[in-house]
Amino acid sequence: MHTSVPVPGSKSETNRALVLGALADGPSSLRGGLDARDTALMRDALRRLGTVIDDSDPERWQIEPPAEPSGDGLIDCGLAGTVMRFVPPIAAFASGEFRFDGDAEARERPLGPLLTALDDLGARIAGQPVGLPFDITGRPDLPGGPVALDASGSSQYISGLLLAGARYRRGVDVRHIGESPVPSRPHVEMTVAMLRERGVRVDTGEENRWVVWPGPIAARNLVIEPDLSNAAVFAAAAAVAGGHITIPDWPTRTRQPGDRIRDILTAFGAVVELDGRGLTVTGGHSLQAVELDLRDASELTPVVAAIAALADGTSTITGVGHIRGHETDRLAALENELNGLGSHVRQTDDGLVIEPRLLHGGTFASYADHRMAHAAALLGLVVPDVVVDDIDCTAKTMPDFPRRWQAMIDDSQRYT
Ligand SMILES: O=C(O)C1=C[C@@H](OP(=O)(O)O)[C@@H](O)[C@H](O)C1
Ligand SMILES: C=C(OP(=O)(O)O)C(=O)O
Repeated sequence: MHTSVPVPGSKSETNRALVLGALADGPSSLRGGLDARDTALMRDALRRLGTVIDDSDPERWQIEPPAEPSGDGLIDCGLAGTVMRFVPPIAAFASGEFRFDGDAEARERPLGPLLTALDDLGARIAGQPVGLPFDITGRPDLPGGPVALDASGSSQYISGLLLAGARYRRGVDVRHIGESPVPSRPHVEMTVAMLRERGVRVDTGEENRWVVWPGPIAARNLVIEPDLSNAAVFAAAAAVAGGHITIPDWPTRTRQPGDRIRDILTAFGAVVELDGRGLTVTGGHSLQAVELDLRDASELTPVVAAIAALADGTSTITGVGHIRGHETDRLAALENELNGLGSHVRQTDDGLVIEPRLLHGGTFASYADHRMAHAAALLGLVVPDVVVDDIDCTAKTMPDFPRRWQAMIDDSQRYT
């Protein structure tokens, strides 16, 4: 590998910026917003709630919020956790009747604690649904106030409540009461920081409690960072296949948990440098086994598990039991698919144990999960005849992943 691979904008930042733009007190703009399925679904969902979003210029999207969210009809969540967890808290105080649904796989994703919390805050949700599909009749006078929920299944329950909370009559005072910790904490911190940057008061002095004060959300123009979780698979390519890869525009300070890939690749034995050119990863030596708690950066698990399957000792990944509720049950999927290529992987309660084996080719199922497809692509660099059944599922967060991946390989071959 000898090339530079730019990656598009962060899904997490883009969808937060869209939501906050739709709830703001004036027009906002977004530069470098990610144009992918998850963010197209978010734009459509917010349009259904009365927001005008002009994305005709790919460089700069304009967001014109409604005075009060209103609309009706179907909100398609696809397989996007951010849409199914960030938009219902908005529909809850909009005027209109909304049905939320999504892909077959999305109906399996957990949502119960968020819907119960919204119900406790005064929302009108038909029946007692624990997942998609469900119906909400909005209530512009939604009281809000204190609410307790178990957010050990997803940090997105907390983020969703906080993002809309400033627009509830009494704001929102959220407590996590689960026995296990909230996963993906940096994503909650990203939510809090983006609210504060828009003038919203958020108190976080107490462990597992977030208080959002009622008030306006200031409009803001924002430049979105590259998506570091999507960048991880390209950075890992150099660690796995040797040579070096640079990801330009890697931020020197960021709230994205994908930034952890720098330490992770270093632990595997790659050389990782962050400087004016961006992030450069140099590989070529054998990969060392790792012991990693990925609770804070759980979306990296499929790529990290694929690297670990190529390491020279037994690796363990812990802290990620909740990823059974991601796009697919990622622990089961990784166990099945890595073992299908000859690996020796075992699920534990909250992670994976991956023993070294010589891998062989075979079909690697993606289960509609973009990051499973990333894992397969990575293994295919060094294991002959790995076939991923559905590379197109990468469109969830990067529509041109196949082209970028091929370009990375072609560029490297030209160089050698
Ligand atoms: O808020 C966000 O943008 C995200 C939060 C995390 O969700 P979980 O807390 O469900 O892991 C992460 O895995 C997901 O990819 C994006
Ligand atoms: C868990 C993920 O996505 P979502 O936002 O759909 O939860 C992910 O992108 O790895």
